[in-house]
Amino acid sequence: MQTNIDWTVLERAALDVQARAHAPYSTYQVGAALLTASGRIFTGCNVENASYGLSICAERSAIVQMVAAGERDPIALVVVTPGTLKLGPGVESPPIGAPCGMCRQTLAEFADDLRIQMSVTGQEGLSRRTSLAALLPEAFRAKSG
Ligand SMILES: O=c1ccn([C@H]2C[C@H](O)[C@@H](CO)O2)c(=O)[nH]1
Ligand SMILES: [Zn+2]
Repeated sequence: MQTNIDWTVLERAALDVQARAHAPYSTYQVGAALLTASGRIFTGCNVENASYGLSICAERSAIVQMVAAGERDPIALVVVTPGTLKLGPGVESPPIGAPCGMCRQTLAEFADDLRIQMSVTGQEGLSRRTSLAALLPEAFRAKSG
């Protein structure tokens, strides 16, 4: 059972997979690395589609890898993003990318709480730690116990 979190190792794993993202439409490449209680790391990247709405985020892609490997207990997540994204004319995302609502809910399926680091690739100052409970309070989920 793992409780100490090696953020450096987790961030490196997220950076590795970020480079493999399939994001030709947004050009916004995202990498995610999940640490489970057993000490294993699962990674995921966003995979976009010409039919935009079919795209899967890096975070959910990592969760799918975790579940497929038979694991169910994530304790920490690092998400790396490229910085401000131009979403449309005069519309930008914040510099530090945070998991979208769909990914927060998907994480909540597997953890009551989870440490989360959000970092902008190559910009040490643009990094923040938070938690799933902070990002998604009062989650709708199956009752535990
Ligand atoms: O936390 C996030 C936010 C966005 N994306 C992806 C979805 C889409 O491919 C692109 C732009 O939204 O980034 C993620 O993977 N994770
Ligand atoms: Zn998402």
